[in-house]
Amino acid sequence: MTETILVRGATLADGTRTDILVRAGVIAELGKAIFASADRLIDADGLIALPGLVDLHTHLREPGFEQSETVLTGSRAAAIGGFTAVHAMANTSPVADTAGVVEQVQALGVAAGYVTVRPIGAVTVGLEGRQLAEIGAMANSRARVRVFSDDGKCVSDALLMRRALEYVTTFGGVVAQHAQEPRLTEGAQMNEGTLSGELGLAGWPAVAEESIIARDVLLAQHVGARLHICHLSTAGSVDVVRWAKARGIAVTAEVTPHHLLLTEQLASGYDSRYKVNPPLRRDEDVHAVRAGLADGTIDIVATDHAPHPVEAKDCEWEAAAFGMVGLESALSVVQASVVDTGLLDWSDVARVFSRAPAAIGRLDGYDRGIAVGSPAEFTLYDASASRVFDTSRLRGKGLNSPYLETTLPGRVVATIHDGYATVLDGELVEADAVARFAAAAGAREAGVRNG
Ligand SMILES: NC(=O)N[C@@H](CC(=O)O)C(=O)O
Ligand SMILES: [Zn+2]
Ligand SMILES: [Zn+2]
Repeated sequence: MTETILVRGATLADGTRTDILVRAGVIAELGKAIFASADRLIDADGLIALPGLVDLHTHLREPGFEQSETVLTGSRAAAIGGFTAVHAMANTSPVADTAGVVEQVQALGVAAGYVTVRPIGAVTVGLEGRQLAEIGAMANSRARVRVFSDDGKCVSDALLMRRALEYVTTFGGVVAQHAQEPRLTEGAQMNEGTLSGELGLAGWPAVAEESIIARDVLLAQHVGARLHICHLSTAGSVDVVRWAKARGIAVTAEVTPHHLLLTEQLASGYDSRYKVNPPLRRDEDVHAVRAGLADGTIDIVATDHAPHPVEAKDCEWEAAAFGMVGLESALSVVQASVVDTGLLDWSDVARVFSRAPAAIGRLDGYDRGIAVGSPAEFTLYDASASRVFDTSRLRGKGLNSPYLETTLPGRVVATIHDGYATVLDGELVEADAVARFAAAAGAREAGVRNG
């Protein structure tokens, strides 16, 4: 079971208008008036065709926290957001610190079929920061892990960080650091500044993030390793990364949609939907991360989709869990914060949200974007739409979105993954159909490999 899909009149990121013919999982033809018979015809008049979005930072919560999210529900949230691949963070239970767990997560992703799920391996056993995890075994497993992170926790021990950087360099991997100096952030609740004083919430100083980034770029330089910085959030962090890149240090950095749009002011109402790690920062920081993304200092946007059950958020600020969901709203928030403000164009969005994250994660098939012969991974987006974002837009289990009841631009109309549709007319394709297409695509790919 495979689909031949003919997309009529889409607009590519560079402004070119084209039809797109998808056959046997690849983009078979591009051109003005393609003549072909197809199982499915999609009218893309007025829609932008973007290469499939790739998230380098997603919390899928399975195994262990299935009340928050599962690989299937998180994959559905990803597809409706225009994603075709996600990297699943390791802070599950058990932690993804063995070949067995990463293979399990990958297999669940294949069975769900909505997106490619690439597991991230833990840097240290149990995320405890004491002993390196079996990084080599995860890298050599069927999941072929290339990104390692203790996200949620910082690898704060400099020697362990050095060893991890040395280790991943042997197979082209990368360490993705959650930059949070633990002693400087004990009990921290929100950005440290005048407002945290007024609200009586313990402050989380910018230097807690910046000092770890400064240390780690120097370690990466010393070792000659690749380093990735998770969810960078302050103007000072942008400065440090800019300094490091100017010296040729192999560092990449990500910013989340929420740090591109929201500020610490939102904490004033003590609404825990705005409680996140790292915290929302000042206006100046938002400007700096936008500028950093525009000038290439920050390489990518990553969602840090962090679903939590209602009980974990429906409580006092100080007791609430850190984190917000982001897959379903990410592209709209990027449009609002950096496209509609004139800082990025759609080609830049294709780079920061597809090509660059795929390159950092060593995910094949995304280097040429929407091109003849490339795997059919793309999304059709209506940038002229504008809608109130409410819970009906959410497809994962988490309702902890900071955008509920706000107006956001844009709408994902269709998502094509591995040559079949996962989203059509703005709605998810039914799970059974997607799973059948995924199984057929897997068999076809195995045939290609063996034949
Ligand atoms: N971002 C968050 O606030 N929370 C994340 C952890 C993390 O990304 O550090 C989570 O796992 O819930
Ligand atoms: Zn983190
Ligand atoms: Zn995270």
